[in-house]
Amino acid sequence: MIGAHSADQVRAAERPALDAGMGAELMRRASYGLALTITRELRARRGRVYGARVTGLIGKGNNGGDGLWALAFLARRGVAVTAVLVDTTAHAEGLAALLAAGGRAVRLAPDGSVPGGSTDDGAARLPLCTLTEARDECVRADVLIDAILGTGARGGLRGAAAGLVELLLRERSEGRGLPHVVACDIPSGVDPTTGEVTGPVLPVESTVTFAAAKTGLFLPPGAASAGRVEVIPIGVEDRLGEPVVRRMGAEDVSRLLPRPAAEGHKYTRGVLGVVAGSEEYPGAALLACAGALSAGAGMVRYFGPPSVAALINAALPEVVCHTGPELQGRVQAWVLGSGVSGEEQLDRCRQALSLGQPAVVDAGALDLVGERAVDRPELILTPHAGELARLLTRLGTECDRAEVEATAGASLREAVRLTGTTILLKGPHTLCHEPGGILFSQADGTPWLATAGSGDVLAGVLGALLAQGGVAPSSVGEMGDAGHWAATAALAAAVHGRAGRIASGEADGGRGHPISARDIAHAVRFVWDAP
Ligand SMILES: NC(=O)C1=CN([C@@H]2O[C@H](COP(=O)(O)OP(=O)(O)OC[C@H]3O[C@@H](n4cnc5c(N)ncnc54)[C@H](OP(=O)(O)O)[C@@H]3O)[C@@H](O)[C@H]2O)[C@@H](O)CC1
Ligand SMILES: Nc1ncnc2c1ncn2[C@@H]1O[C@H](COP(=O)(O)OP(=O)(O)O)[C@@H](O)[C@H]1O
Ligand SMILES: [K+]
Repeated sequence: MIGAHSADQVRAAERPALDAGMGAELMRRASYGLALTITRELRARRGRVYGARVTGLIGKGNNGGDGLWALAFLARRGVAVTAVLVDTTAHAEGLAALLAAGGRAVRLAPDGSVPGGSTDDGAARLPLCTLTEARDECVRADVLIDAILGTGARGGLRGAAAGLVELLLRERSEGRGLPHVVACDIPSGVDPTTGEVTGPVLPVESTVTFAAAKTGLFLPPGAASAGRVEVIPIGVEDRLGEPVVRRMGAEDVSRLLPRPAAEGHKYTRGVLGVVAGSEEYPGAALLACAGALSAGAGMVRYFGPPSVAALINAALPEVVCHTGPELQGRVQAWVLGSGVSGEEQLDRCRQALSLGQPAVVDAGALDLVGERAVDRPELILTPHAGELARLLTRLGTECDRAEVEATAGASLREAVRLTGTTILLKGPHTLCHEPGGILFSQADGTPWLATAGSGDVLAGVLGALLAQGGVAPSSVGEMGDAGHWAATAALAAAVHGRAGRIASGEADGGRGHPISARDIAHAVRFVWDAP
């Protein structure tokens, strides 16, 4: 389990060490960790470190200081290093260390073209460079370090730094390659706590972050720019407190997946009721049932119109179908709403919701939430960003899809607060949150999962996990205040993502190939014995 902490939590953890005069030592540990990661990268890319070229984009705060010290370490290993200062000042000791180690430093002219601007430290004596000269310096490098803004960032990149990043983004979008980019602590321009992005951000291949992963590295949209996240301990970790965002890793998934007891039978394994599909969208019902069977439900009961039941019976004879208007038979959990349209199916959803059992509330059934005040964390809503925007708007917080995508963490928290339910917000990063709990962020999948019906499979998987009891309470306890429902939702997202990677061939190290929702449903079962 990886935990992420807010910038405030990390600052508070560092405070006693800073007060004790250990600031320089913390920076030495951080920048040495960054330099080591870069030497590993250089060795992997070029076979050796000596003679490589590394450029750092350096801001005026301590983040820039880390970058300068890392460049100084690299210079001593025989790397040709260049610091491009994007501000008029820089971390004085870091700059002195870089120059003493034989590194080169230039300063971006304040307006990107004309020399000028006053400075109050060693940066004043540095040669000035234009935006295009700085860009060329970056492009020439084997590795580029982004050390412009870290946890002290307020808002996005501005001025010449923003201009330079925009130029680099243009290089990339026009197909001219950029070097491997490593972010120091956080990609500059991403809010370290919320993951929100204002202004340009250079997406990086990896982020080397200090003391703890910052929550902004796990929350979209910023998380999409962070690449692989590596945490370097700097000796303040004991004081961090509980993480506010968590991510399950492979070991957690393997440990938390429900497995049948030796003496179990189909009813003890868990029965799932599915109210999904309609004459208009019959396939959604089939995919939800297929996902559920593949995720280990002891039995699946389907409730819906005869034409859909016939389709399910033909493709999945394991499913027990009921076509009457009233629900019947005992179940432990529900999947409600995938592909549902029309009053008859909505009425079945309402009946199921009134039973007080755990339920996945998807697609069409999302419109039923808010009809009455709820305080029901056992209802797990599974909207994508567009559906969450609609739900929020209906509950009085007007917004559109783009706004939800730009403020995913905050929008999710607001929707959980307004509905009193647990919510799984779908997307490249899947966020899960329940009232009073922490937030989970899973990124186990592949863009090949973005295919019609993929969400119906996820609903079935989550329903099956709920029917099997979800994440065991003892395991939830180990996660602090994680919350049973959000943890179960995160587990489902992790299973779905891994199934996508298995189905697309990426889990075997392949480049990946197209998949359909049925392929995902089929692959779900193999997550149980994946390494
Ligand atoms: N503290 C420690 O013990 C350790 C800290 N460590 C490292 O320090 C980093 C935090 O350093 P930090 O606090 O100096 O902030 P940092 O992110 O470098 O930038 C702040 C500077 O930028 C400016 N600025 C702000 N927003 C801006 C914007 N949008 N556009 C342009 N400028 C903007 C702002 O200036 P102002 O706007 O206030 O004039 C301020 O001067 C952290 O991420 C980690 O890498 C590690 O070494 C481990 C030990
Ligand atoms: N770029 C992506 N990378 C990884 N997973 C994705 C990506 N885009 C979508 N997904 C996942 O695919 C699924 C799509 O679900 P949904 O939006 O409901 O589609 P549908 O309604 O067509 O089934 C979700 O689980 C989502 O998290
Ligand atoms: K940075």
